[in-house]
Amino acid sequence: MIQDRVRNEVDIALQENDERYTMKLLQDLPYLDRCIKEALRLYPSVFLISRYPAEDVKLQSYLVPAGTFVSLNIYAVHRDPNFWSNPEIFDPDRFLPEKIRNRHPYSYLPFSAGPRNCIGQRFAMLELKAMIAPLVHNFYLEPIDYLKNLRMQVDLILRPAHPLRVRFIPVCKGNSTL
Ligand code: HEM
Repeated sequence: MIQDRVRNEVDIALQENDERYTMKLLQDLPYLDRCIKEALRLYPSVFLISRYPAEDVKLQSYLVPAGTFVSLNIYAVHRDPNFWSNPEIFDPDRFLPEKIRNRHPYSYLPFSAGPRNCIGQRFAMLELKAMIAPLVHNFYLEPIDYLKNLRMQVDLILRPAHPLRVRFIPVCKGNSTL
C-alpha cells in the first residue's frame, strides 16, 4: 500500500538520522517526493495560469497575436492521455527518473515553467514533506470521506468544496516521537 511505503521510507530515514527531522532527511525521501508530485499532478493547486503575450507568438500552425488573453489549463494538461497513460490513476512511479526522462518538459506544470515559474517550489516541497513525514510516522491515516464523493471548488486555486475528513490512528511504537 502506498501509505505504508511512505511510512517505511520515513521510519528508516529517521532511524538512520537519530530520530531527527533535518533538511537533509526531508530532501532524501524519494518515494514521498514522488507521491507529492503525483498528488500535484491530479490536483494542481494552481490549475490555471494566464498570460497576455507582449509580442505575436507562433504556436505550431497557430498565431497568437500580441495582447491576446491566453489561459493555460494545467489541470487538463496533467490529465492528457497523450502524456499520461491511465491519467486518472494515482501512480507515484510516474515520477521515477527513467519515466521523467522521455516526457515532454511542459507536460507537468504544477509550479508553472519559464522565467515566471514559482520561486517557492523547493520551499513548498520541503514544507509538504515536513508536514507529511511526521504525520505518517506517527499515524495511520484512514479516509472517512472518499474521492468518489469529492467535489472541487474553483477559486484562484483548486480546493475541495467541503472538508475531507481523515481518521488519525496512532502507530503503536516503543519510542514514539510525536
Ligand atoms: C504547492 C505549493 C505551491 C504551488 C502549487 C505554487 C504554484 C505556483 C505557480 C503555478 C506559479 C506561476 C503562476 C503563473 O505563472 O502565473 C507560482 C508563482 C509564484 N509562487 Fe508559487 N506555488 C506554491 C508555493 C509557493 C510558496 C511556498 C511560495 C513562497 C514561499 C511561492 C511563491 C511564488 C511567487 C513569488 C510566484 C511569482 C513568481 C513570478 O511571477 O516571478 N509559491 N506559484
